[in-house]
Amino acid sequence: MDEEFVQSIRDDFLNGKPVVVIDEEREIEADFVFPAELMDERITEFFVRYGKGLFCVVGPEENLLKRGFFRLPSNYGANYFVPIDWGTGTGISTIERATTCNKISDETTTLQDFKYPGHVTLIGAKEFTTRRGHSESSVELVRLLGFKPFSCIVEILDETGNSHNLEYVKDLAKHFKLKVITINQIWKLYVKHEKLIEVKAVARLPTEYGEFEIYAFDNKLDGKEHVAIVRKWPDQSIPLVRIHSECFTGDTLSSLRCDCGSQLSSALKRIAENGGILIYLRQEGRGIGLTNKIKAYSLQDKGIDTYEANVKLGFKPDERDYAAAYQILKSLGVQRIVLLTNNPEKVKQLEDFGISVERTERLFGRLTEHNKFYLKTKMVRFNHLLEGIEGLI
Ligand SMILES: Nc1nc2c(ncn2[C@@H]2O[C@H](COP(=O)(O)OP(=O)(O)OP(=O)(O)O)[C@@H](O)[C@H]2O)c(=O)[nH]1
Ligand SMILES: [Mg+2]
Ligand SMILES: [Mg+2]
Ligand SMILES: [Zn+2]
Repeated sequence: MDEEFVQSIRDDFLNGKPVVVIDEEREIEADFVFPAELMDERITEFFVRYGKGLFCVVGPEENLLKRGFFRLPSNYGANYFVPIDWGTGTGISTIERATTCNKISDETTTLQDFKYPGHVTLIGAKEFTTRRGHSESSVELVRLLGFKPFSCIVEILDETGNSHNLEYVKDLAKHFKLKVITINQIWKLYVKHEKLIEVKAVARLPTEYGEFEIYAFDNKLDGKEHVAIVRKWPDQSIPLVRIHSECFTGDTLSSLRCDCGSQLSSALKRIAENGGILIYLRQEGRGIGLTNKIKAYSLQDKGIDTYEANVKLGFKPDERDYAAAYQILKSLGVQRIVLLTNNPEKVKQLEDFGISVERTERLFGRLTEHNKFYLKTKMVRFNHLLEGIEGLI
């Protein structure tokens, strides 16, 4: 997403305008969001009048716990803390609620400086990598924009009180000229700007293809054991990069149902010759895992294609993302690459994170009687650039 748009949200905050944050995946709801440190009487009144949901202030849970704020008992995992008030009034007026939000973002305050239970709902945001709700995304958004990591949020309800009416939300945003951003977009910004993967161990790896180094990582992004296999490339040149998703059946068992195994070996060969990086991502079966891939194979044995098989099992045709690959490239200090792939989606996602893919080189796997229909499906339904494979069409 473009940085100019993101900065314009910062300007809006400074000019007293909230942003609308849409959750398209978990709750299908939208909230107004505003930095707690800038909250005032007027914006609080706007939140209550046009948002109409639950008015909350959110901060990182670790920070709140450290300052003495405590969680309410919960039987479903919600992270509500004791509601609070600042000052000596009743706490409910918009000026009082705004001040309570300002004071929460002042980290010198502790629970004892507030009255409780009060009129402002306090929520602890989890790590964004473990939960992607309005609480976490709003805290990260204001933090990424240079504000203290405390946000005010309220759900937006329509005229009938329905919280899931995103058409209404979009019209409302247009009416008040408010920017709209999705949690997914904030997540991508977060991945782009944070350092979530770091090199943890490096060792020599002689292989049949040649000498490499293998890198293991400390991974706060998704906790998976991705690896990179690196062959030093000439100074000043752009490294050849292969981003390969795990395929246990193809890579390890030499299955002929797909082209993965032969792609892996020709990628290693080309990288051994030219220098470059192979990133091995642990997202088996286009992100659905091995057992589900076998279920998908079973459906494909009955005649449906690999795209429909995923859908039939309740998944997207392709569940993968390349956030980890981006973070690994960043940890290796690589920003410009030549990518070995036939898959335009890989290029698009890496470019969105700011990697410049100078060019791609095709990487054709071996065509067999067993993978012909599979490869045709990839070409037709996933737009893979497989036109050059002899015998496929
Ligand atoms: N769900 C599902 N996954 C499959 C199937 N066949 C292969 N895969 C997975 O598809 C992925 C292929 O990964 P890659 O080779 O890196 O990516 P690609 O989309 O083929 O793109 P390029 O090879 O870069 O052109 C692996 O995770 C395989 O396990 C299948 O029939 N169903
Ligand atoms: Mg909500
Ligand atoms: Mg492939
Ligand atoms: Zn495969």
